Amino acid sequence: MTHVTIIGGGPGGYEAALVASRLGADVTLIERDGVGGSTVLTDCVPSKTLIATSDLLTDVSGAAELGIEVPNAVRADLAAVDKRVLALAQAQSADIAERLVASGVKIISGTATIESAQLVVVDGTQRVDTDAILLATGAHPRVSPDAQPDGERILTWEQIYALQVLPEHMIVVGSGVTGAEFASAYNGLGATVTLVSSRDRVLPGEDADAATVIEDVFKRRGMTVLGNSRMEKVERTDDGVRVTLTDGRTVDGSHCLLALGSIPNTEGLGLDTIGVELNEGGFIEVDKVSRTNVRGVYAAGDCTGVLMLASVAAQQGRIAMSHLLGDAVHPLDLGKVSSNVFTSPEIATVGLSQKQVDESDMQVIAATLPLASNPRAKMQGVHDGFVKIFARRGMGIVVGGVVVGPKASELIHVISLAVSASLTVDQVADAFTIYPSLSGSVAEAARRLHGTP
Ligand SMILES: Cc1cc2nc3c(=O)[nH]c(=O)nc-3n(C[C@H](O)[C@H](O)[C@H](O)COP(=O)(O)OP(=O)(O)OC[C@H]3O[C@@H](n4cnc5c(N)ncnc54)[C@H](O)[C@@H]3O)c2cc1C
Ligand SMILES: NC(=O)c1ccc[n+]([C@@H]2O[C@H](COP(=O)([O-])OP(=O)(O)OC[C@H]3O[C@@H](n4cnc5c(N)ncnc54)[C@H](O)[C@@H]3O)[C@@H](O)[C@H]2O)c1
Repeated sequence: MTHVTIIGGGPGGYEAALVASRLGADVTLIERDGVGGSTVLTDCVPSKTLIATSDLLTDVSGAAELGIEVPNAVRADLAAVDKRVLALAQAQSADIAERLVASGVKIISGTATIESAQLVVVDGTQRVDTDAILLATGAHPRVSPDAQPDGERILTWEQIYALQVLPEHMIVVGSGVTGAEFASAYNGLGATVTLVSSRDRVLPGEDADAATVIEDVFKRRGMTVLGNSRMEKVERTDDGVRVTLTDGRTVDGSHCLLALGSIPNTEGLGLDTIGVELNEGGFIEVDKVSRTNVRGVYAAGDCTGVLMLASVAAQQGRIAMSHLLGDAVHPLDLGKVSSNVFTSPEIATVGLSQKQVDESDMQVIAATLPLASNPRAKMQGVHDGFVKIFARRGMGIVVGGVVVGPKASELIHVISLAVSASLTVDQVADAFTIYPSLSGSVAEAARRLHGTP
């Protein structure tokens, strides 16, 4: 029986463990913080739980348009919100641990280091002999020497759930997905928010039209967005924080959240001992079946920096185990990944992006339809957002799409299915949609591409 040792219990690790044990391997999973990893304990699950409350409050703030009188006193009790967030994360971690144990996976609590491709040591003492290793160690928040988190006022996203009172003025530094999501969330919860964005627009990695909608909504809801502004340092003041920008301007607030990106957990693991190749960012180099350059050593998830999403981490982990254990393998295909930015409204994307379309010589046609013209959107008081579909010129095969709107994460699935199954715009347009529904706009966007030469 093949013995697989998995280091890291996030989705890259635990999904791999489930597949490996199903394929008959003897599986040991080593995790230092808690099963579920950062995904469940500090990143994805807690942030989306916080955002669920914020979204509800945002809906309430728009209720007057739908004829509802809302008292001014509707507000979030952050202590209760954060208590719920942390309890839900712990419960999710326990659920995953239970599934792993029921599948026969042996879980060891502790910090792993690698002695050789056949030997892993936990907390310097416990030896685990193995035939293969999967590295799924994730990443941690980047901080700066001039912006040291103190867990009280200057915070990373791992520390914010200890807050008992809604920050009066939250300064979010960094306008990538993490920064934009938290800025949106605290704005929805009722805090004054300033977003410090080093680029000329928020969400520089996302579809430019989508990012423009989000930035407009942020500003309309009272957020201050400081574009082309780089944080130099963050300091505590008597009653809060002061963020100094590189051009000398300062912003005073009650709290500062650092959302400066992530650093892979690859240091001190013993990777140099066995010669695992890292790139210049410290991420582990892998191929499309998650192999590192060292035989029998695989890697999955954020420690590879491939596409830092829970879904991609899980898929890399599953692929690694299928490859190792001789099952059918479908190499990782990033052209079909869907992802979502959980701002209000959300941005969901799948397949080819506008940037990739613009930079490639592929012949692509596109249709964009604002949601404001959709009857259901009008009924629900939805004013912002759109559906965009990309298809190959000629055959009309759908190769990508963007949805901006409430619950875009759900609406994108039909485009994702079309991309995944290489459906044509006519097939998407021909499928019945409910009248009235937001998904009607997806079909209508596809219909607009019918017969485009
Ligand atoms: C704020 C935030 C929100 C996010 N929201 C989403 C989202 O909504 N959807 C989405 O798809 N993605 C989201 N992401 C990205 C997602 O969280 C990551 O892509 C995902 O966590 C990667 O999973 P992983 O298995 O690689 O690592 P992790 O989940 O980070 O797990 C790695 C685990 O390995 C452990 N570990 C590390 N070194 C050792 C060692 N030596 N010994 C033992 N254990 C070790 C760590 O303690 C950790 O528990 C978000 C990220 C952030 C920062
Ligand atoms: N909903 C989701 O799926 C979700 C949510 C959060 C994160 N993630 C993933 O995690 C990964 C990392 O995203 P992220 O947003 O944490 O990191 P990021 O690296 O994408 O963004 C960090 C931003 O901070 C800026 N920055 C760095 N130093 C700065 C300074 N001194 N002053 C001002 N700005 C500064 C950078 O220019 C960058 O735009 C992404 O791949 C993302 O997809 C996914």
